[in-house]
Amino acid sequence: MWRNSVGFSSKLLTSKSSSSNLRVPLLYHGVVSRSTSTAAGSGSESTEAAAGSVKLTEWVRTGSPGSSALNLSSFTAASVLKGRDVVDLAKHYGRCYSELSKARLRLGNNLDGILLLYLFEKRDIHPIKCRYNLSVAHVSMFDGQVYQAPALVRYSRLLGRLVEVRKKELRYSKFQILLVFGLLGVELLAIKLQNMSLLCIFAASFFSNYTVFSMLVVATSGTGYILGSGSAIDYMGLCCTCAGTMMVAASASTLNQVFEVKNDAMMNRTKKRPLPSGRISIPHAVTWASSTGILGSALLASKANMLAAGLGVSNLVLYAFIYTPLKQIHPINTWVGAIVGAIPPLLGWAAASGQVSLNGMLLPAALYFWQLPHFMALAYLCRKDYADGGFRMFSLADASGQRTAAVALRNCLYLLPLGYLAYDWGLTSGWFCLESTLLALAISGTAISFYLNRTTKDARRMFHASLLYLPVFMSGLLIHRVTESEQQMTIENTNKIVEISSSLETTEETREEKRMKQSGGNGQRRPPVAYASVAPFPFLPAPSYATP
Ligand SMILES: CC(C)=CCC/C(C)=C/CC/C(C)=C/COP(=O)(O)OP(=O)(O)O
Repeated sequence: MWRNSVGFSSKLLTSKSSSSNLRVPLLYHGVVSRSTSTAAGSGSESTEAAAGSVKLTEWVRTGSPGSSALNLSSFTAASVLKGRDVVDLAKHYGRCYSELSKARLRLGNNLDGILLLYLFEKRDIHPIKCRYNLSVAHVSMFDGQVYQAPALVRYSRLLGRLVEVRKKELRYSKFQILLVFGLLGVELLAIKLQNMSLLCIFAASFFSNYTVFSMLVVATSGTGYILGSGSAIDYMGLCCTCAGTMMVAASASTLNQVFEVKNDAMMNRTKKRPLPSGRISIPHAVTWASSTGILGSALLASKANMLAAGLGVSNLVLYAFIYTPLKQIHPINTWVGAIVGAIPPLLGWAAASGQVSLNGMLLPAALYFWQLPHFMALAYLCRKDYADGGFRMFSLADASGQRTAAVALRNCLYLLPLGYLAYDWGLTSGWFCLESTLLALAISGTAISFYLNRTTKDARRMFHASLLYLPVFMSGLLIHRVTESEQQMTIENTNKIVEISSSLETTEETREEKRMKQSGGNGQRRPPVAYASVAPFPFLPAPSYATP
């Protein structure tokens, strides 16, 4: 039923014969052609209808009845057929409107024009299929060029988010007041508890042992945010996401140290930490963990989105309440810990793009694979320490170190295709493919050497290589990411669309004005569906009604 019911210039006209007081709805292209073909198969009445239809088309095209006089009987027959078509068209138009509304909600504001052009260009598309097709197909425009839908979708999403950000501005100020009062309250509580400033607690508990690590966590989240942003980065959003991630990570790390205070006290590596050394009390640490956890997730929820906040909170739970106890239960803890470390970049991506998508998984995958050689090297180097602390690390059940080294090597090799995937998924240029592969080969080299020798020296070399790998990998991702040209192209195309749409609208307005002049400016101008369509879609050519 929908096929061929909408032509590109599906302008609906209701022509009203002043002499017969007969309202004849007309369709500029699509319905006429369909009516003609329908009429061809239904006898003489239909032939008359078709003839009337052709004359009417001519009338609509030229704006006047033209040289051939109108035959009113064929006009009536045509009107019966076209009446149905117009009803079909109105329904179709209404449904398109509804589908476009949904699509607009999902994709952002400036896609209206693109969706419409696509819809009209295709002519025969069912409105529900339109959204699906847009996401999988190439969108071809008037100028004959073909654009990839994902680029358009990304651009529209960006615009949508900017609009959202503007809408949120009011709520931001309320949040800022809340944040200041919240921090003040926590500060006062901390001072009352042990006459100690919150900043001291923060510095002591978080920065003393986790400086490099926490900075890496924040860096991965920030990189995820930039990658998920396209070319126009919302720097305020970036700062808030990094701050939120840092707070939630601080909370998770503090809880981890609270739960492991006794174990940490037995390990050389950790016994000087603020909690086991007694510089900070457990109530202080819990106050700190609760306040940073709540504030960090509130910051993510209000300034980024609920998805990012949800990922942050879930990760906190995974780290503090699943991974931490698992360390004393089963060697699988290192793999669970690798998931914890992979979430922050995903959080950053989700904060920027509002979703979790396949190309958003690249950095989390790198983080996951990277952590295994990193923590395997650490667990190998600190075997005695971990055993003293009562932790069940993988390396403890592997006296020769061969399986530990094999796990590390395997995961280093998994890093090899990531550069190609980044390039293939359109995240970076080919240079990154080369750089990332060289980096992965370098870390794999240290892992091979550790696998072959299994000495402390080799384990330490692999550990240092892992420390170097991540910042270099992320810098490469940022330096070689490709979005600028795509965005530029899309902006230019959108401008073209705006121009085309406005010129179409102007032409339509001129026609409308002419018709209004002819009709003396009376009568109903638009059907209800047109009212519905015009308001939210600036590019939507509303069906115009002429009442001669
Ligand atoms: C947003 C959010 C919640 C982010 C969390 C990021 C985060 C803290 C990741 C930690 C990953 C990890 C397995 C660390 C090792 O902990 P460990 O307990 O083995 O270290 P330790 O032995 O030094 O205590």
